[in-house]
Amino acid sequence: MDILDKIKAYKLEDVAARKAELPLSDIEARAAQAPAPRGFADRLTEAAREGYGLIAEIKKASPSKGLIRADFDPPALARAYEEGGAACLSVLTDGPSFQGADEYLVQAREASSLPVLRKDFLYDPWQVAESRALGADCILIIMASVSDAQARELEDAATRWGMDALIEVHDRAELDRAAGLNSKMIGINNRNLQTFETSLDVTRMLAKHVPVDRMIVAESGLSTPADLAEIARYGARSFLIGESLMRHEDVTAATRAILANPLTAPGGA
Ligand SMILES: O=P(O)(O)OC[C@@H](O)[C@@H](O)c1c[nH]c2ccccc12
Repeated sequence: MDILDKIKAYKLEDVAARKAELPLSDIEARAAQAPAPRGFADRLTEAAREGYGLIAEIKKASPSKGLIRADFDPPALARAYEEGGAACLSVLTDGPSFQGADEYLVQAREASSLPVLRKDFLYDPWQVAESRALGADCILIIMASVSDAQARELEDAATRWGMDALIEVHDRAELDRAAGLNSKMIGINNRNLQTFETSLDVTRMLAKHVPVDRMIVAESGLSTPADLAEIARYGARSFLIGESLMRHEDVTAATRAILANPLTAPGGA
């Protein structure tokens, strides 16, 4: 049993417990009262046209790295990322593996004007309604952990709630499955969630197979402006970055630094 299987097992139990407490109709009523969605894909696309589109991640810890940031203040981090030029935020809400919390998403979103991705492991449309109830503007669909039918169901629910979905893939088979969905954003995860092995070669190899009408978001293991410039040559102009920014004391400065001097978009922009 690898880490992704373990996460899935406890997540399904957790969802069952949450559902027992708050049936679908109740969570849907909460979602209906949440602040209106901020257009996540639109904001990212716009930023990527002018430079790079950065999804900056609020991440306290991870199963592969342990504690990443001791001084962890989600609202302050959200403001720092916004000031540094991030287009969107990503907030880990999974507790057991990432020391995240639903509250962190609520706090980060309230502290900034940026659209927010709920970074968690989703299997059930109930969780999509829950994400919206928390204020999320976008959900993550991890192809390595769901069936095609589940992915479709999650995507449909996101669309119904006015949210976007980031479809995460790690190999060619997952990418081909993702191409059968409607979402525009394809996240290429450089980290294998089964082994934690991280290599930018994943983006280098998969980028050319992404359908031209989709936007590539290169995810994980990115830490320098040179990484971004190099990966941009493969057609990715949007990036999801957590750890390397979280490890800097001055998050605003680190965000500005990694976004400086973007490689000019093909065709100019
Ligand atoms: O911290 P990094 O290496 O910059 O990676 C960020 C993000 O890509 C990573 O947190 C991530 C990508 N896909 C995920 C799925 C679940 C949990 C976490 C992730």
